[in-house]
Amino acid sequence: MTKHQQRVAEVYHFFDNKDTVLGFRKLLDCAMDTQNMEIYKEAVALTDWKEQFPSYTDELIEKSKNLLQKIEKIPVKEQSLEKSVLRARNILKSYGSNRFSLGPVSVEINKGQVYGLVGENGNGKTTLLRILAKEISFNEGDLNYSFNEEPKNEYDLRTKLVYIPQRTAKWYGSLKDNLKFVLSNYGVKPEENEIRTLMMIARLGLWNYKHLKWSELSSGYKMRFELARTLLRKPEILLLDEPLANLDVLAQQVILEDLKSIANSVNNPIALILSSQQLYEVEKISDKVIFLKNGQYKDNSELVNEENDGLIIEIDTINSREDLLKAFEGFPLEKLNFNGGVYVAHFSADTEFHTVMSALGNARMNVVYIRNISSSTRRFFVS
Ligand SMILES: Nc1ncnc2c1ncn2[C@@H]1O[C@H](COP(=O)(O)OP(=O)(O)OP(=O)(O)O)[C@@H](O)[C@H]1O
Repeated sequence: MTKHQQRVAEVYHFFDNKDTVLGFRKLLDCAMDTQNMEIYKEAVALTDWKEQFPSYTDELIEKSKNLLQKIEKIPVKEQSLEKSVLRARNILKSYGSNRFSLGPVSVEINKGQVYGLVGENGNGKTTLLRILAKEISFNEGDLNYSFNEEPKNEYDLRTKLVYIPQRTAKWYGSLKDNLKFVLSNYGVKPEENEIRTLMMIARLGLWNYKHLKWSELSSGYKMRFELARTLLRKPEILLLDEPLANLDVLAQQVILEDLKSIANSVNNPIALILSSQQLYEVEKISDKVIFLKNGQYKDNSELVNEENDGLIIEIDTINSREDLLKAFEGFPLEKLNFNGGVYVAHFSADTEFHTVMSALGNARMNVVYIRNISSSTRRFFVS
């Protein structure tokens, strides 16, 4: 099975389970991979129909499966994901003596991969992203890119290597016109421009917002617009600074799923690095999580390998520390910290998570949530 066929099979699966929300977005991903304008037209028409009749689930599933049958017949050229597209080695950056310094940082990423960049405020996330985006200089180290083709000039480089800052500039006119403008700059003919733009609008969930102006969009939709504008240019490396800022939890999860799926495109995969304060959300979709503290680099691959490093559990409970200590009597509890409104309990390596949960249950503890963070970057924040 090719990757395209696998992605199509996954979409059938979503529709078979009546999961039309995610299914439809993934259907559009598969449609985009075809780069076939007839398919684009059908996908755009189906999006329009879906928005007009949002409650017609069975019809939507049927129509979507019909379109999928056409999509799966179209061969999609698969791009190799073997080679890294960005390699940074031992990067050091200092903003002047006695001021903040970053590094040494080494990062290597392939297309199709998603890296999360986490850390508290002021620890160097933006600095690192801007270095990787060639927006600011660095003092020591090497930074190399392997694009499909060597960029011909600065404009070409900025097409392949895109950095989206946290605050983006205001634009004028309608959302759709702004997107069409991007493609006209690349010489795309009017009819194709219209259909490619509408397809991107559909994919990024902007269908009902396409005629709105900048001032009429919420910050979440402004971010979606920025993504649409960038993706139309088919970047190879995408660096996003806090794309989840100002989004509610549900919107965060949706955009992360979308980003993961878009980065995984068959014929236009993207290497994606995004910074965020939303550790758990980012961790779920990231191939690697990079943690910066005072400019120093750590990543979660170190944690996965540290098997005998003990069990670390985060517990949110309205019970007291004494209640917890009582529940864990007889357990090899090494320390119990209260950190950021939750308890963090460290047990010796041979402790199993389920026994800790049983102990809390047996003691009738009022647990709001419990999480095993032994191999989460969260550990770096609490230690
Ligand atoms: N142009 C600059 N000149 C001097 N110092 C700077 C400059 N830009 C950033 N810094 C300093 O570098 C440090 C790291 O900043 P950076 O913006 O990279 O952190 P961050 O992790 O992205 O923070 P946040 O989460 O708050 O956006 C801070 O101490 C900041 O004051």
